[in-house]
Amino acid sequence: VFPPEVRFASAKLLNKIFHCFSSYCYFDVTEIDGVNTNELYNAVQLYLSSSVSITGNRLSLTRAVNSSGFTFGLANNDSISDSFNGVSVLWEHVVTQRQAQSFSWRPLPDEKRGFTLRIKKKDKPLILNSYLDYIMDKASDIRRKNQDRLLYTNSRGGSLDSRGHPWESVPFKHPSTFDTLALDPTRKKEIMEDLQDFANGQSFYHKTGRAWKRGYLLYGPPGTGKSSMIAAMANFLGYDIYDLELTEVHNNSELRKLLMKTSSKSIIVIEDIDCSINLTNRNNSPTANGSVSRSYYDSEIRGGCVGAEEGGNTITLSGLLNFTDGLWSCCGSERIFVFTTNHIEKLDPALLRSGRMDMHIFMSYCSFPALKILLKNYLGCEEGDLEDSILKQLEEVVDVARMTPADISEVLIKNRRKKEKAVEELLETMKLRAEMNAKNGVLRAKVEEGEEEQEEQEKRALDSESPKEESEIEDGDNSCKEEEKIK
Ligand SMILES: Nc1ncnc2c1ncn2[C@@H]1O[C@H](COP(=O)(O)OP(=O)(O)OP(=O)(O)O)[C@@H](O)[C@H]1O
Repeated sequence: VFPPEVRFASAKLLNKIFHCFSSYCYFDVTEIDGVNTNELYNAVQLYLSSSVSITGNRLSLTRAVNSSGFTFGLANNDSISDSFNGVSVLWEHVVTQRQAQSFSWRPLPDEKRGFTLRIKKKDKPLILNSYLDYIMDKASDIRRKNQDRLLYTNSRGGSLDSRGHPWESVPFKHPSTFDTLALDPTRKKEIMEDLQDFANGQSFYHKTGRAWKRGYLLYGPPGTGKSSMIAAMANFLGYDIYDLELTEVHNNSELRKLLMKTSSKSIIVIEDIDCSINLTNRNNSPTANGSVSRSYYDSEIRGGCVGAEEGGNTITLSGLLNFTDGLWSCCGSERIFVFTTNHIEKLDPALLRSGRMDMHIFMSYCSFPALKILLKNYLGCEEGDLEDSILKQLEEVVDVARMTPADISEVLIKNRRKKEKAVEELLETMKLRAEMNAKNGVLRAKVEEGEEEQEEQEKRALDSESPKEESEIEDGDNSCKEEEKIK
C-alpha cells in the first residue's frame, strides 16, 4: 500500500523518536568499510570467540590459514553481553542479504556482516577510549595463540619474493619446549623468568626509555641444545623466528632492510656467528699503542666459513652492531636477538661488551639434573623408578664423561623400548668416555708440562747469552748440569 519512500521516511522518523527516549547508543562495526576490510570487525569476532561458551546452541566455527586451532564465534543475528571495568555492553552479530550489484570493480560478498555494539549513553567516553583498544590487543593475542609460529629465512642472494618480501617463511613446528630441554632446573627457571619479564615489560621499557628488545648469546660445544633452546624460547613466548643467514647478506643497508621487514614479537637468530662472519680479516689492526680505532671496528667482515669473500660481502661489525643496537633496531618492538656460537673466544670483544647481549647463556655438557630430564623424556623414568645404586653411579660419572645431551639422547633413543638396557648401555658409554677423558687429561697434562719445561729452558738460554757476573755464570753452569742430570 505504501510506496518505499514513505516507508523509509516513517522508519527514519520512528528511529529518531526511539533514540531520543532511549538511554542506549549503538555503534555498527561492519565487516567491509567501503572497499577496505575493517580490522575492528575481525578483532571483535576473535575477542568474542573467547567469551562465547561452547555450550551455546548455535555457534560459528572457523579455522584460519596456518592455524592449528578452531575458533568459536557468535552465530548470525545472535547476541552476547560483555562487561568492561564494571560497565556492561551488548554485542549483536547482524547478517543481512546484500542487494544485487549491477557493476562493481571489486565484487562484494552476498551477505553484509557486522557487529552492533549497544552501550549506555553515559558510558560512551569510557568505552570508546579504552574498550576498543583492549579488544584489539586481546584479539592479536588470541590470533598469535591460535596461529602456528612461522620460521623465516632471508632469501638467497637477497632476492625478493613475489610480494616484494625479503623473507621466506614456513610453518614452525619444532616441538622443543622448556619442559623437554635438558638444562639445570635453576638455570632454566632463571631464563624463563627473564623471558617472561621481557614479554610483560612494555611499561618498564617505556618508563626507562629503553628500546623494547633483548639480546641473548648462547655458547657452548655442538649438541648441547642451542638450537633447541631457541625453539623452546619461541614456543614459550609464542614468537616467530627470523633465521638470518649473514652470508647471504651483501651489505649493511641490505641488513637494515631485512631488519625493517621483521615483525614485532619475534626472535631474530644468527646461528654460529663465528662462522657467519670472519672477524680476523680486518683491514686495520689495532694501533701500536694498543688503542683501537673506529675504522678498526668498521673493518670488513667477510663470510668466513663459506668463503663469501668471492661474493663480495661488505657487512661491517659496526653494521651488525647497529642492527642489534642502533636506531634501526627500534623500528619494531618486542624483539629478541639471539646469537649462537661454539667458540665464544673467537668473537670480537665489541660483541661481548656489557649492554650488547643482555644475557650470556653457557650451554654445557650434560649435568646430573639435566640427565634426569633426558631419562624422563626418553624412557619415562621418574626419580624413584631407577635403582639407587644405578643413579649414584650415573651421578658420579656424568660430569667426568663430558657427554652432550645430543650424545646421551642418541644412546637412549636406540633402546627406548627397553628401559633397563638403555640405562645400562648409557652407564657403560659414560664410563668409557670418562676413562678416555682421564687418559686424554693425563696426556694433555704431560704435553703441557713438556711445553713449560721447554719454555723454561729457552728462557734460561736467553739469560745465559746476556753478560753475567762470574759467580752467576758458575751458578748457571751448575744448574744446567743439574738439569741435565735430572733429564
Ligand atoms: N639441552 C638439550 N635438551 C634436550 N635435547 C637436546 C639438548 N641438547 C641437544 N639435544 C638433542 O640433540 C639434538 C641437537 O641439539 P641442538 O641442535 O639443539 O644442539 P646445538 O647446540 O644447537 O648444536 P650445534 O651447535 O651443532 O648447532 C637435538 O635435536 C636434541 O634432540
